[in-house]
Amino acid sequence: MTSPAIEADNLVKTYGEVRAVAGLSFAIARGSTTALLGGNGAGKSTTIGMIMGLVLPTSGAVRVLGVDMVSRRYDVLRRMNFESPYVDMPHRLTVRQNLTVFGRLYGVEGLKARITELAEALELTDLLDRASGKLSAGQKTRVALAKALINDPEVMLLDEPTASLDPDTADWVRSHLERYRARRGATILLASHNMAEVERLCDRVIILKKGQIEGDGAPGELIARYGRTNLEEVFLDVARGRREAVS
Ligand SMILES: Nc1ncnc2c1ncn2[C@@H]1O[C@H](COP(=O)(O)OP(=O)(O)OP(=O)(O)O)[C@@H](O)[C@H]1O
Repeated sequence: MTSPAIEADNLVKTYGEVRAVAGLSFAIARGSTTALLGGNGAGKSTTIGMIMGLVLPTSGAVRVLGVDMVSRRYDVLRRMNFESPYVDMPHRLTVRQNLTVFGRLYGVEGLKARITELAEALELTDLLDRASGKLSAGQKTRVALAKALINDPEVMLLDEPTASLDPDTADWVRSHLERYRARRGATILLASHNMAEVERLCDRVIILKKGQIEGDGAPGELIARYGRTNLEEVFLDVARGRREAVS
């Protein structure tokens, strides 16, 4: 039997007095797109950090493609990747140099051709020889996406994948992600504050509050459960402590 793409088993992370993640358990199916929602400080980034093996859990376990991220992460890191607008690339390096560095870190074969192909797909060709630090916020987001795709990952963790993008570019990036997921059979877990994006891209939504799961289901199921018409209203219900509608 194949293991889920991502499994969290009673995952806890405390920072001093703060329980950033307070006992999360979930399994994410391969080939699915799942959103991690929650207000500021709900524990989304900490959870993603633990799934990436960047943040050490206080207790509990997390596995990616069946591999334990605390003890064996180097066995699986090449099969996954991460994107966040909050992680900057070295400013003075050109886009091409940055993608080359990351491609080598991931041991990508045929790297030159891969960069050319990705630049074409993400309309970055004209930016390849520009300094990364001099790009606009939206251009940086597209470069970050190219970096996240450089190793053709089976599991992608995306923190606000369309932050700073204009509506047209954001829409185009979502289509790109959808096509990539379908073609590669990849699994995507994304943190987002954009509810329309989540409704469009995700087949499952996990809502976090104070480091715990407050809601879990398909967007349509959650909307029905809370007696609402869209996910934004569900989000507000959860944030403001209103309960599911009684059926
Ligand atoms: N390195 C750290 N040291 C101390 N506390 C931290 C650290 N990282 C996160 N926290 C705390 O853990 C809690 C969860 O933070 P986290 O960044 O995971 O939330 P988030 O859901 O990603 O929020 P946002 O939507 O604002 O990005 C917060 O109370 C935060 O202050």
